[in-house]
Parts: sequence; C-alpha cells; structure tokens
Amino acid sequence: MAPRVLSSSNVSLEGTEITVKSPFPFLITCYVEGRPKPKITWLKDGKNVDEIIENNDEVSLSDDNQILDFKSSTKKYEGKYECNVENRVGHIQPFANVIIEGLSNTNLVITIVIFTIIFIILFSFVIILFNKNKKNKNMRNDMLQLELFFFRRGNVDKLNKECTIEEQAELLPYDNAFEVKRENITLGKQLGAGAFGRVLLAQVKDLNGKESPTRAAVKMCKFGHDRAHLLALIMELKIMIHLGKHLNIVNLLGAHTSNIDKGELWILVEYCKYGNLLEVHPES
Ligand SMILES: Nc1ncnc2c1ncn2[C@@H]1O[C@H](COP(=O)(O)OP(=O)(O)OP(=O)(O)O)[C@@H](O)[C@H]1O
Repeated sequence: MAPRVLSSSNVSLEGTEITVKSPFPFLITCYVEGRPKPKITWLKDGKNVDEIIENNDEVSLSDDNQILDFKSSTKKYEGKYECNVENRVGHIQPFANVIIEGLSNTNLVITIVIFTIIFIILFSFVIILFNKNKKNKNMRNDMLQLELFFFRRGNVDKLNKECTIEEQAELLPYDNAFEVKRENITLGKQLGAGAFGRVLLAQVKDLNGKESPTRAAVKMCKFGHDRAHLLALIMELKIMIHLGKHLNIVNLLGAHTSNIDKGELWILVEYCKYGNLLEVHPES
C-alpha cells in the first residue's frame, strides 16, 4: 500500500500554515500509514533537518520521525518543512509553512510596565511588613528588658499603701539570697499541674548549707507558656519572698532565676508528701 498522510497531522499534501507565538513550544506532525511501513525524513527549506537537530537540544524527532518537536520558537525556525514519506510502493511529500510571531513592541512595553508596577507594589508591601515587624519586635524586647530590670530591683518607691501587696507584687524586689544554681537541682517526676504551671519533685543540693540533698517541689511554667504566665509566676515568687517563713504555710526554699530572660523560672518550695490539701480534706 502506498504511503498516505493521516488527517490528524498538521502537514498536508497541499501545504498548511502553522503560526506560532514566540517563545512558546510547538510540534509539526506527519502521521502516516502504508505497507511496508514508510520511512520518514524531514527537510527545512529544502535542506535535511538533521542540520538543525544536530547539537541542538531545542529540536528533536520522535515517534518514528512522525513528530518534529520544538521546545521553544524563535525566528530561525520559520520556514517550509517538508515531510518526505516513502516506501517500496510510493512516495509523498506533505508540508507546512511555519510562521513565528514575536511579541509586538507595544505588547512588550505594556508587559514590562505591568510587571514593573506589580514588582514595585509587592516590594513596598514587603518593606512595610518588615518595618512593622521590626518595630513590634523592638518594642517587645524593650518591654522585656524593663520587666527583667524591675524583676531584680523592684520599684518599692511606687508601692501604694492603699493597695494590697498582691495587687502590686511586681514592685517588690527579688532577694538574691534565694538563688539556687541549676546544677544543684535534679528534677524528678511531675507532682501535679495548675492552670499555667506544673510542679515537679526535685532533689536540691547545698540548700541553706545542708550536706544531704533536700526534697523540694519545683514550680515552673508549662511548655509553650506566654509572657503573662511568666509574670504571674514572678508575682507568686515575690509574694512568697515578702511573706517570709511560717509554720502553717508551704515555705519558699529557693528559686532558679538566672535564665529568666529565656522564660525559665523555677520556684522551689517545701515538698508536701500528701499532695494537694483539697484532695486530702475536700470539705476544707
Ligand atoms: N509543695 C508541693 N508538694 C507536693 N505537691 C505539690 C506541691 N505544690 C503543688 N503540688 C502539686 O501540684 C499541683 C499543682 O500545683 P499548683 O501550685 O500549680 O496548683 P494550684 O495552685 O492549684 O494551681 P494554679 O497555678 O492554677 O493556682 C497541686 O495540685 C499538687 O498536686
């Protein structure tokens, strides 16, 4: 059977026109049938297409040379492409004229202007966001520094006699005599947890000059706590320091505050082996 070009091709015996917008990819297809199976070779403007394909990643042949594949389109690919199809019985030469259209100058200018405007808007937006974040962060840092400054020194001049100590506990100073080094504290199991804190059993070395370790309950903020929780714990510590020791209360033994700027504050109190009083005497 003589070779015949199938209608799914975009070449034809009378010739077709293929218009492509640069730089988009395109295909020239020459699907054929015939027996024996026809052999296909391509010509561009009368010259073997192998000259274009050689050392060129942009152009390739596939599907038994039925497809001529261009990964991008530039003016140099414009021209007449003939698909030379032959077997023992016959020979045909369908073809296509490829026209590559570039972006017009006006279109190009409009595209550049639009992209520039979008870029300027996005860039300004990013700068505004960045400055706002930086300002907030600086403000937060300044606040934290101020709070830490007053954590140690307090601000007793500002104490108001009309208010209770609980209402202005943040103005009380921290007493460094309560400071316990981190390496002297060995944490154990969790004893319980409150609304924002948790309490762990611990062994504390060198507490008040004692040689044997002291059992203590260590109160600290829960994981993922925020500044308000830390401030509440600071208030609790300052009130305990202010109250001093008493036989009928769970006394403060010490505190680990050297990492407070990283949000770590541990309050060491006497360990109560029967736990929460409310659970022992619910009626109280
Ligand atoms: N000194 C302690 N000895 C033994 N267990 C303790 C001690 N302190 C606290 N616990 C245990 O840890 C739990 C939580 O203690 P925490 O002081 O945080 O509780 P809370 O005061 O009830 O809570 P909140 O912080 O919400 O006021 C208690 O219910 C108790 O079981």
